[in-house]
Amino acid sequence: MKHQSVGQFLEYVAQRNPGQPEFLQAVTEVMESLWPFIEKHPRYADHGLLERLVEPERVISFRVSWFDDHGQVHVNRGYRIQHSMAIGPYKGGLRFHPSVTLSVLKFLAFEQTFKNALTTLPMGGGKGGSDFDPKGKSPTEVMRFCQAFVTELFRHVGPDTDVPAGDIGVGGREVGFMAGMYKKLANTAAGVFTGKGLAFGGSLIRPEATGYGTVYFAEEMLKTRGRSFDGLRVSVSGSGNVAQYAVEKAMQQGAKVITVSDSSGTIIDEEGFTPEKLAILMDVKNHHYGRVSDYAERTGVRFEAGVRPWHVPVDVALPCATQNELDESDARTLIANGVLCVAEGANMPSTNEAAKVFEQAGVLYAPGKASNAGGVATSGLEMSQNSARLSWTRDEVDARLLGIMRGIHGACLEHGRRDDGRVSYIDGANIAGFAKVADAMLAQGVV
Ligand SMILES: NC(=O)C1=CN([C@@H]2O[C@H](COP(=O)(O)OP(=O)(O)OC[C@H]3O[C@@H](n4cnc5c(N)ncnc54)[C@H](OP(=O)(O)O)[C@@H]3O)[C@@H](O)[C@H]2O)C=CC1
Ligand SMILES: N=C(CCC(=O)O)C(=O)O
Repeated sequence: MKHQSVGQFLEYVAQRNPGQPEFLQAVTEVMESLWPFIEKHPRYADHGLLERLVEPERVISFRVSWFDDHGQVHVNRGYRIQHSMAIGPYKGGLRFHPSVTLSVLKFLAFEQTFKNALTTLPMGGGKGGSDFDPKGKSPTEVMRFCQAFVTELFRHVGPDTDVPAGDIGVGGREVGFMAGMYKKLANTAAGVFTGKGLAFGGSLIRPEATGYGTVYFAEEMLKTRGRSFDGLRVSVSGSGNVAQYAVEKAMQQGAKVITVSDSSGTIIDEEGFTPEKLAILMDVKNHHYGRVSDYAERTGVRFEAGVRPWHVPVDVALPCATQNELDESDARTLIANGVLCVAEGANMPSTNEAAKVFEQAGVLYAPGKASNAGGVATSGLEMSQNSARLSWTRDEVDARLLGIMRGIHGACLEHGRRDDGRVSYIDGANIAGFAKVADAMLAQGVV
């Protein structure tokens, strides 16, 4: 092997990617987990495979200029990271958030490559977005930004090239604006975005899919200990697309969901969410673009400003907000309070240190590439429906989603079981995802 240790390899990656902490964090988590497997199967280090895997196939950066409602010009930076096409067209979300940087999008695209492989659907890995902040913008300003963004992006994407979707700050509204502009520029009705509206090629269950899938995966984990969600206390972070449907599905499975959050703080409801309360949260967030503090005012539940949910004693924690929202101290607090299971709905919400602490304590811990794959999997099902020019029923899509999540869980058990009988979902997900991508890369030559 070119690099005799994982430390040497990570030093090589750090030297080539200065000032990219999130990307290096994601690569470190994967490569530390994979290294023993690669030492047992050294062909996976042949032909520069590892060096190629940590280098995106293409990084596109572009200027986005747009007018606000007062005639002022704004300039944002847009990106699309086309990480790997080894097993299919680039596939991954678009994130609109002021915290977006090249490093954040490279980490997301790197993770997406393995996540998409785990779904068993033919999708490569990619990610994009902009430092544009949709918060506080009018609908017309969001539309003008989306249109300006696509006037550059359109030349780089297509149904068999690169298929974007939503992520933080990009929901059905934004996907619709971008899909409309793409059609005009490319003069095709091809469904090049997923997460589209049902009236123009969207799939039932896609809005719910990430949150539902995270709960489906956690249910499979709990079953390995003879447990289920029924009667368990659950904390959820975030209050956007993933969080809302994680709450809905956890409630349907009999759980008492105690918290949701946003960047201003956390609501804590010891009585637990009900369908009626969730409808109010969705109205506040999705129709009025409000804060969880607004939800607290409408319902009278407790709001704690400036804190995350992890101090609340629960049996299951579902981080569904953003990267690095759960650190080692949070993990130790959750463990001290008796947490059984942590399933990530967000991308890389736990720091590497927190993830290690969870595993060392014997907590059922699932990394996002495994437990949050339901979103992109259902995007893949949307692509299948578009290609077949068919629309499946809600139950058909939900059943396929459940099957895919159970399949990912099975792959984690197969590849993550250790000599002492414990399962490392980190190792299982990384090995299962990596092996598929690496086998495809080795077969397709040094490109
Ligand atoms: N949408 C999808 O299909 C999928 C999304 N994911 C991941 O799930 C996570 C949530 O995405 P999604 O629900 O789609 O996005 P949304 O924009 O719908 O919601 C994001 C939520 O996270 C909160 N949040 C974002 N940034 C921060 C921050 N820096 N600190 C605290 N809270 C923050 C937001 O609060 P606020 O409004 O205050 O910013 C909001 O409540 C992300 O990690 C995303 O990458 C993973 C798989 C699929
Ligand atoms: N944002 C997503 C969903 C990507 C997709 O549906 O193509 C993710 O998997 O992180």
